[in-house]
Amino acid sequence: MEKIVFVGAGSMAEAVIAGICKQKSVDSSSVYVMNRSDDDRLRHLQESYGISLVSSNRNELKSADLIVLATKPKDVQVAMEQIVPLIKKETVVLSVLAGVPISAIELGLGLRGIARSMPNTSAAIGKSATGVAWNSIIDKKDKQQILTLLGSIGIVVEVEEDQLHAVTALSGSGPAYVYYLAEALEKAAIQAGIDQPIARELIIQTLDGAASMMQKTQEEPDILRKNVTSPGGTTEAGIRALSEGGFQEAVQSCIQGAETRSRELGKANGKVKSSS
Ligand SMILES: NC(=O)C1=CN([C@@H]2O[C@H](COP(=O)(O)OP(=O)(O)OC[C@H]3O[C@@H](n4cnc5c(N)ncnc54)[C@H](O)[C@@H]3O)[C@@H](O)[C@H]2O)C=CC1
Ligand SMILES: O=C(O)[C@@H]1CCC=N1
Repeated sequence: MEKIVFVGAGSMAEAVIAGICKQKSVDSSSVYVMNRSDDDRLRHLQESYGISLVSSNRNELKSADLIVLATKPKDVQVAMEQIVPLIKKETVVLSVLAGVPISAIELGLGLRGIARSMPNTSAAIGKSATGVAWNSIIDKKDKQQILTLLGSIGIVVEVEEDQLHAVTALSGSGPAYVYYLAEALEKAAIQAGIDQPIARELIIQTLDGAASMMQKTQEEPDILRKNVTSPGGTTEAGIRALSEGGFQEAVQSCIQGAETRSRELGKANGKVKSSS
């Protein structure tokens, strides 16, 4: 895919742009970006990643091979109305929007190859966990190119479209849960008397080490947990406190709440307004 145009220049667009440019999976000179407003933001992306800006006549859209939809779900209808008159029928669309169904993009941009994905912000360092689903007419070659593109920003798994709500709840939002845990650990560590910079260093290494242990040993997490938990020891006391505080239930509600919200976003932003 020669020319890629990002519609929306927010956090997620930047994470994907940073990832694909740093991994050199595309030539940054063939990446273009447009936004609703905020020229400073566009200039920041241009200067940081060597990409180009869509010009005011939006001519770049006419020759785009791939359009990445990266607005908020609530803004996508307007964005699609603005770009649809300009794009050619061969242009493939990659959405990163939470909730918004492929059918809404087909209605908004016409029947064409469409991939609906859910990356996360770790794309910026090539560590996204991305889920992707396809519409029925997407070409094998386009699918492969999108898999390669998404693969360059982390791991990518193909799922049924309906499962993307759960993927969004788990790995799309997931980095935020980990940061929330890190915030809580840091506060508690400071309260326990550890200096903040030291607490930060220990937390980062602990999270990284635990994730790497899961990846490298392929051991079940409950076994790894039990390996840490000496009978009558400190971990047992800590886990008991988490359990009594409703940890499992809170995590379950977290995923359920996020998944429900993804479905709501789909319903709220899944229809194209009639032009009459
Ligand atoms: N932030 C995250 O961690 C993730 C976000 N997503 C999805 O990515 C999408 C973007 O999220 P963020 O980057 O966080 O939001 P954001 O608010 O940072 O960025 C959205 C951008 O779209 C632009 N925009 C709005 N209307 C437009 C239009 N008509 N034409 C061109 N640009 C327009 C806005 O100016 C804004 O810069 C959302 O749909 C979200 O569900 C997906 C995975 C993770
Ligand atoms: O919070 C959100 O709606 C977006 C989708 C996944 C992560 N951020």
